[in-house]
Amino acid sequence: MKARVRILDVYSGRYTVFINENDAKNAKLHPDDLVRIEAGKKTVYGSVAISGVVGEGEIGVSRDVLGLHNFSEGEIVNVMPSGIPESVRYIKKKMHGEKLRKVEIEAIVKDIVDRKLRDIEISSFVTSLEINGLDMDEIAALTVAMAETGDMLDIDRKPIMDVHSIGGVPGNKTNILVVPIVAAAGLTIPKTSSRAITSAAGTADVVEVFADVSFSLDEIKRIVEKIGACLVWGGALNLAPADDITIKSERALSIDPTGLMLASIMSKKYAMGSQYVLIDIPTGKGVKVETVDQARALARDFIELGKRLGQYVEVAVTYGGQPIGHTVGPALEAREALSTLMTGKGPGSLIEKATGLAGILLEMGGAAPSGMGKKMAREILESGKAWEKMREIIEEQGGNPDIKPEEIPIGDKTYTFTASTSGYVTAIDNRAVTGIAKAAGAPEDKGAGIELHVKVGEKVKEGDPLFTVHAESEARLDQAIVLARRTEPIRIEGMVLQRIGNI
Ligand SMILES: O=P(O)(O)OC[C@H]1O[C@H](OP(=O)(O)O)[C@H](O)[C@@H]1O
Ligand SMILES: O=c1cc[nH]c(=O)[nH]1
Repeated sequence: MKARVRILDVYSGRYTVFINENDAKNAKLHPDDLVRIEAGKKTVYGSVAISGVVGEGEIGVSRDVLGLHNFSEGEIVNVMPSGIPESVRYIKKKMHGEKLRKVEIEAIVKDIVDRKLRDIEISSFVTSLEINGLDMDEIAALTVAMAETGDMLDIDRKPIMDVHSIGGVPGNKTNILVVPIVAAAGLTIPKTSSRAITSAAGTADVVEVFADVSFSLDEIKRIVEKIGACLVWGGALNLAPADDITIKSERALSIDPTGLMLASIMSKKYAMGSQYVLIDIPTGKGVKVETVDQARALARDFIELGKRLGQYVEVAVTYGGQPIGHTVGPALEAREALSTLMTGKGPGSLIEKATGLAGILLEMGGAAPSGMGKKMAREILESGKAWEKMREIIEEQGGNPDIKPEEIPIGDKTYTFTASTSGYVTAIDNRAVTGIAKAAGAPEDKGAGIELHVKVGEKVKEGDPLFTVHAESEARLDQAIVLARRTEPIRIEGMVLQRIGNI
């Protein structure tokens, strides 16, 4: 049917178009039907909502759909029901545990990017991957399809280094230090990050506290060719566009299927044109990879996938048994990362991990002799060169390079938990810490999160502060307190573990 476009001020995170009830009856359109909208040469897909908000002969276009194509008010378009995409059949093949052919994977990725597949089908696909997985052939096909359905970047500043964590460990602000250290040594590192997937703050969520993270590829090319680095959000770019869409489903289910994680990460590194890639696999209790053996197997997959993409990949298996540093949550982590860069001093775990990863990258990129990378990274951090580079990054990304970390606003609704007995901290439960930070409002509420006053191995006396929850609203704080009481994220044990009575 022909319809006149009306732009509606609706933003729903879904690609909704509004059709008048009578038109819908005549065109046999029903709620949530997929429709093709043809505007000249451009075809866009949307889901139907039936509403009297538009008159007959009109189609209401939401802001989301406007993001796909710049319709103009009053434009005449052709609207027709779109059949069930062929790729749904391939999703069901994966649901039944069958191997997908390259062309089938390409069809799924293309339909995700063209928004022909809706949340329900995408979540089914992600769930099928969680249950049935992908082999290396499928992962390679998925990676290339994800990269090639988006733009690719060609940066004239070689060699191009990159670093990416599979995530999972709370407080993992590490790469916010790694990037300026590596760039301060003269190497190029165009870092893109996703927003939180399973954690309370993805690196993009943290950086957004003190700089813009949404840029076009041309802007990134300009920034990186000028200062050798960036710290941006991959989702804002048309880089592997299927990635941010599938990440939304992963986040809703708080899962990160291995095959999709491999493709998600390597498609972005491939699209950035990164030649030397370091992958961080936090390993331990309560993170995505629990044992070193599993980490080594995953590492081999990353290295193999890199080979198929022409990228040199190394992997660092890192300690993930407890949160990194003392803070979890966007603003709290931003404070800790920036003050560590500014002073060269900070939590041992954060400095150890950041200089360790940066050291490997310096050796991979030929800026440090073999075995000397970590020492060089530490010198770059302690000399203030890393902070100088970070100030350049902040300036180029529209932030205030004279920022004072302690001035970054954090949630002022707080509650501090104290030790109920004396003894030693024997464990900090990663999942509980993430759950409490998210209950407090992170990552959407930038100031929400957790400040840890102790780490594993430290001695505490009864009444000592263990951790403080920060929230931006009393309601959220209460939710977080209830959850903290129930999950007791910090385990204190005296030397007397249990008394078995004479019963
Ligand atoms: O921890 P969760 O949320 O599961 O994983 C997502 C996080 O891991 C990666 O970190 P980095 O950008 O390499 O620092 C992603 O970019 C994202 O920030
Ligand atoms: O960027 C990332 C990080 C972890 N897992 C993913 O799927 N993508």
